[in-house]
Formats: sequence, structure tokens, C-alpha cells
Amino acid sequence: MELSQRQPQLDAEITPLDLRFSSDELTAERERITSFIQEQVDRHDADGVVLGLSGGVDSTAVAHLAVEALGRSAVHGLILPRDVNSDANMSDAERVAVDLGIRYDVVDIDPVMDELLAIDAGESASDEDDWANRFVGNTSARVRMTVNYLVANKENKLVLGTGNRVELSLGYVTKYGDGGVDCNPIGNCYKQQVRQLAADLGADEGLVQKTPTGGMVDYETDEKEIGVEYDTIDAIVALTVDGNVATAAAAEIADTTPAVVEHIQELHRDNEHKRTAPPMPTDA
Ligand SMILES: Nc1ncnc2c1ncn2[C@@H]1O[C@H](COP(=O)(O)OP(=O)(O)OC[C@H]2O[C@@H]([n+]3cccc(C(=O)O)c3)[C@H](O)[C@@H]2O)[C@@H](O)[C@H]1O
Ligand SMILES: Nc1ncnc2c1ncn2[C@@H]1O[C@H](COP(=O)(O)OP(=O)(O)OP(=O)(O)O)[C@@H](O)[C@H]1O
Ligand SMILES: [Mg+2]
Repeated sequence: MELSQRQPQLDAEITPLDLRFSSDELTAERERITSFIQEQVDRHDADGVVLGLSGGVDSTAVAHLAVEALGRSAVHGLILPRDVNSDANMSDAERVAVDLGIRYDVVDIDPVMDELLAIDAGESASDEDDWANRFVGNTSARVRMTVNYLVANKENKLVLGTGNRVELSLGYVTKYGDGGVDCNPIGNCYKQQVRQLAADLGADEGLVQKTPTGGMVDYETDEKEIGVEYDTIDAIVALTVDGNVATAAAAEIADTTPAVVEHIQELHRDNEHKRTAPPMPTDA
């Protein structure tokens, strides 16, 4: 299987619901996000930002935005491969850092993962894929978070999240893994808009259109795991989670079935715990 999967064209038609910014909106959003990054750094008296670079469009877009906001010397990229990460994705990540001229380190996290997985080598799930995803994959995301914070602490920097609006809304992040960050610059942007921003910022066209993968089990794409195409997920979240469109109407607009719409809504509901602070008895 081709690991670094690319979709063909930059201006591919968006179906079923085109959520891309107008040219003026795009300029405004770019400025809004770069101002946001500057404000976060200023407010916390930080000396810059750290972020994980995976070779995917989300981290690529955030890296470009961070450089635009702070200048390249204030941005530190961390490329943290494990055995399941394809060489193509890791060299894409390295190319982003080199093209932007930012400092970056490549740290193999396999030795740490091996130590951690040796703590509980017992079988915990019946399905091997599920085990790999939920247990090993989530652990690797938490190891990356730990490395990000190690560097951030040492250099008085903030950890930038790369979660987009859909991932954060559906909890499609590992709790305290890639979800463990100081702020989320592209947290308001649908995936289509992230691609648009990345293109506008001058990211490589191949990266702009690259098929999303999680860096957990690298041969699995997000769309395959969730079972729904990204443009459709964007549409359902926009219409029914962020908007108030009824299920049947949303299914019609998004050119899908009510069952798919309900599946996405269920992900949003079930993962509320990832969008809120841990509850205390006084919250009840
Ligand atoms: N109702 C509730 N209230 C409070 N806490 C609750 C809870 N339900 C579960 N939990 C806690 O949350 C844990 C489960 O959450 P978590 O550990 O995140 O694990 P989980 O949500 O099962 O898995 C993470 C999902 O995010 C996807 N992901 C992760 C990272 C990157 C990407 C990507 O595309 O780049 C995708 C991954 O493929 C998977 O589908 C449970 O073990 C439990 O501790
Ligand atoms: N091998 C890796 N090294 C460093 N950071 C990583 C690695 N894999 C994942 N990450 C971090 O986890 C984040 C979440 O992964 P995710 O796949 O959602 O984003 P992406 O790869 O940037 O874009 P896409 O979702 O389109 O694949 C990444 O943006 C990156 O910050
Ligand atoms: Mg990815």
C-alpha cells in the first residue's frame, strides 16, 4: 500500500458542502490566527512555540502560521517517529521544517514505547487492530505530548496544538496526547479551510491535499477509521453540531444517510469529556 497517500488536485471540487473561505475571509482568518498565536505567547511571556511535525496538513499549516506570527527562530519542530510511521511522512515533516527554516529535532520514540508497553504486556482487547489503535496508538500520542512539554519547559515555549474544528468537536484526538496542548490555533477551522490556509501560506501542494492519517497506525487513514469521507464529516459537523439543521435535512444536504449523520453526532456526544475540564464533585 502507498503510505504517503496524495489526492490529485489542489482545486479539487468540494462536495457536498463547500465551506471554504472567500478570499477576504481567508486573509482575515490568517491574520486572526497569527494574532492569536502572538497573543498567547505574549500573555504567557513565552519565548516561542513547540509543535509536533507529522508531515500531515494540520501540523504543516500550524507550522506555517507560527512562523508567520513569530518568525522562524521562535518555532521549534519535533519529529517523533515510531516504527509504524512511513519514511515518506517523516521526510515530508522534515521538508516542512527545512523549507520554513525552523529548528527541528528528530527523536525516535520506539525505545520509550517499548519500555512502556513492557509494563503491561497482557492482552487487553480481542481485536488486534483495535488494540493497536486504542492502546499503542494512544500511548504514542501521549509520549509525543511528553516530549513536546519537555522541550517547551526547557525553552520557555508554548505547545501548539494542531487539532482542527472537526477533530476537536468529535474528540478525534488522544486525551492528554495530541489533545494535550496549550492552545489550538486552527481549532475553529474545518478541514477544507485548513487545506485552504495551508495552500495560501505556501505549503507544498502535495501536503495540502494529502490524505489524513493519524500517526498511530500509519496505514490507516482517518476516513477509514471513522468510516466517512472528510468533506462529509465537515458538512455534518457544520450543519448539525455547529448549526441546528435536523438530521434528515442534513443527510440530504450532505448527500449521505441519516445513520451516518447520527454516527457523527454520537462521536460528538460521547467525547464531550475531551472538550471539558475533568469534573469535580462540586460540579455535579
Ligand atoms: N464519559 C467519559 N468521561 C470521562 N472520561 C472518559 C469518558 N469516556 C472515556 N473516558 C476516558 O477517556 C479515555 C479514552 O480516550 P482516549 O485515550 O483519547 O482514547 P479513544 O477516544 O478511545 O481513542 C482516541 C481516538 O482518537 C483518534 N486519534 C487520536 C490521535 C490522533 C488522531 C489523528 O487523526 O491524528 C486520531 C484515534 O484514532 C481514536 O479513534 C478512556 O480510557 C477514559 O480514561
Ligand atoms: N510522527 C510524529 N512526530 C511528531 N508529531 C506527530 C507525529 N505524528 C503525529 N504527530 C502530532 O500529532 C498531531 C495530530 O495528528 P494528525 O494526523 O491529526 O495531524 P496531521 O498529521 O498534522 O494532519 P492530518 O490529520 O491531515 O494527517 C500532528 O499534527 C502532530 O502535531
Ligand atoms: Mg496525520
